Amino acid sequence: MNGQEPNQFQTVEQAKAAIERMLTPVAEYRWVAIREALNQVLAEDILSPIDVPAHNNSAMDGYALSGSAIEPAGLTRLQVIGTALAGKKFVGTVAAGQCVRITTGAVMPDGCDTVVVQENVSSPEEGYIQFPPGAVAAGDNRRLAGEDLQRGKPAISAGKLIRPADLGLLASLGVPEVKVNRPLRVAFFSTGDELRSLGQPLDDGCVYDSNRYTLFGMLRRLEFVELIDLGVVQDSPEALEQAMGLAANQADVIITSGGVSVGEADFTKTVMQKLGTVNFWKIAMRPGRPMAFGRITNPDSGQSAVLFGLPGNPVAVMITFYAFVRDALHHLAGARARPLPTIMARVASPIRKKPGRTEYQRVRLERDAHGWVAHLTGAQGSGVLRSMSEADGLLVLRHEHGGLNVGDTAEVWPFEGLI
Ligand SMILES: Nc1nc2c(c(=O)[nH]1)N[C@H]1C(S)=C(S)[C@@H](COP(=O)(O)OP(=O)(O)OC[C@H]3O[C@@H](n4cnc5c(N)ncnc54)[C@H](O)[C@@H]3O)O[C@H]1N2
Ligand code: MOO
Repeated sequence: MNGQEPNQFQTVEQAKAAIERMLTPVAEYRWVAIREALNQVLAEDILSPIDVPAHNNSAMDGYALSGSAIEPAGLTRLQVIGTALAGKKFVGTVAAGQCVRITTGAVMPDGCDTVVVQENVSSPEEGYIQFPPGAVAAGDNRRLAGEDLQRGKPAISAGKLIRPADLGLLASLGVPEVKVNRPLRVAFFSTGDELRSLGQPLDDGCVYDSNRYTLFGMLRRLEFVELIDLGVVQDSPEALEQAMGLAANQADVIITSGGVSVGEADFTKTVMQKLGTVNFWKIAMRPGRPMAFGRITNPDSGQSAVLFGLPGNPVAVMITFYAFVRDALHHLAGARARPLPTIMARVASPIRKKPGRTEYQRVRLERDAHGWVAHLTGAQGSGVLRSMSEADGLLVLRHEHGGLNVGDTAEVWPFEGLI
């Protein structure tokens, strides 16, 4: 697919670019009530059906007046001729020397362009107010019709992942339903004869299947994804072909873990190769070196799905997910790119590394007076989940860089906010 020789390593960036070239976003939509659109991908631009605000209105509680009535050098004294409440307009016109009591959000009365806040006025006699120079300037405390959004102009553009502020904005426009891309269907399963499911006895030489649980957790945080959990698939050509075929029929994306390295005992690679166009990459990264990527087709139905064959080691699964799969799922779901949030942190201990591959270290984060400090969480082997569980994020040691000394800074992907 990318002209790579079997034993040649490619960089993380090259692998990302090769994946991106193979992805076509879903093009099916559904209408949903706006609350159901939360964390879904907006399918088309929302044009504002109204001006927001719809009217000139007051930003404060106080008195509406004409800016021309303000005395620059002495007291301004005005007669209060009525009240304007939010939702109840003042009917009439305000002449020179007059003002109207007004509350926040009320429509500005005709003839008024300024609101003096009530804290800045005094009332020398019933029915009158006065305020000194400097209490207000012409045009103060007034919100203009359409200053937020104008009718017919784009309010939210297609591809946006709908967040709480978007729900509020849609509601403020009076929009009850929106068109969103249909959820992206992701099937996932674990492969390996040594894997046991929860509830089964742990036979000699076996391990519990944990990858399906970390994958479930990471996928669930992407709420535009619909999950299809196909369980643990034993390492036989028949079982694997059946699982891959079923997954290709049901899903847009298949994520497997295990069996993508050079081990002799497993059939995963053979079956992947048989059912599709799949490349087996060696990526210049640690953890996460071997990875398969391509497209699998069910030979009977002709249905196909994008395949990520992640390495079996539990930490490698998580790292390859965040390095490659997360962005690809956004792209396939039709969402605009949402790069991982990153922070810069100083390392608390030296880290050895040679240039020529990207490395990811598990770190706990602390703050001091100068910013974030990253502490390694212990053994960094790619099977060690405890140090991943104890970590607050992943420190990224860039491909071209060497090691770090105490106090050197590097990028960290914090787990909070990895959505
Ligand atoms: N000669 C070589 N050996 C290995 C290489 C290599 O390049 N040459 N790469 C190493 C790296 S790096 C990794 S990562 C692993 C990945 O290999 P596989 O994808 O084939 O994974 P498996 O061999 O099936 O499993 C590796 C390891 O992870 C455990 N595992 C697998 N699935 C699960 C699961 N669902 N839950 C929990 N643990 C799981 C499995 O038991 C193994 O211990 O290959 C290296 N070897
Ligand atoms: O992909 Mo591996 O996790 O570097 O051992």
